[in-house]
Amino acid sequence: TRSTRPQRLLKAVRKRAKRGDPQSVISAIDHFCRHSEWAMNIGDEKGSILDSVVSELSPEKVLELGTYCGYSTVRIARLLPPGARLITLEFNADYAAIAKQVIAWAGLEDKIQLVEGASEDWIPHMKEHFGIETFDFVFLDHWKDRYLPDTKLMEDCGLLRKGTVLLADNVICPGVPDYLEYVRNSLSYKSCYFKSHLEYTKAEDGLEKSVFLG
Ligand SMILES: O=C(CSCCNC(=O)c1cc(-c2ccc(F)cc2)cc(O)c1O)c1ccc(O)c(O)c1
Ligand SMILES: [Mg+2]
Repeated sequence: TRSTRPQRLLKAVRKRAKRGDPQSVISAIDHFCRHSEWAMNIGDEKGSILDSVVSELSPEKVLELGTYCGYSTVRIARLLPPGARLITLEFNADYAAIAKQVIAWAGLEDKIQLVEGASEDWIPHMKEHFGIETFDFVFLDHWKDRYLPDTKLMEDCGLLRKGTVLLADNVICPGVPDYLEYVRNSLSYKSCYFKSHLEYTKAEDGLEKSVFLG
């Protein structure tokens, strides 16, 4: 049967990227998405904004909601200090299987814990399963109608602390209006918008960075 787009993306990584070289994995995926097939990775333009937020923060404990093929997982993990840990949740088993191999090709498996399942099922169990008290950085890139409920769930589970940074992808396209309204109007967040473009296109999109004030 015909291969899937994530499978063709992984093939491109194996063909063009050097094992153990995260930057070459990132470049291989961007090349594939620009010259072969569009895919919903954050991409190089928004990816550079993600890089600057992560580099400035140097977080120890990171949560990513929505792994897809592991592009942003690799982008974040390659910038983490030694001993830092990234937990990434992916609902779709096929995406998770590809992401696991992309992460391995980049040689970053020691920093990353890839968990398969629904975010709302795992968030309440972060403390007992992973020994996590609170997260320093959360990257939201999963189902757009889950950003707000999962943020409220993380608050209720005490997973956010004063200064935790949430960075949300796709706040314009596909858009997350309820989440934006919440973080921009809540007294518990200091929020700002980074205008950019939808990955590999000229359409507007952007990232919303929101600092939890406790
Ligand atoms: O994909 C999922 C849910 S997670 C992916 C969320 N991400 C997006 O949807 C997402 C979408 C776009 C985008 C797509 C089309 C456009 F025309 C414009 C923008 C861009 C992004 O950067 C994104 O992150 C899932 C589907 C089925 C399952 O059966 C399952 O199990 C899981
Ligand atoms: Mg996205």
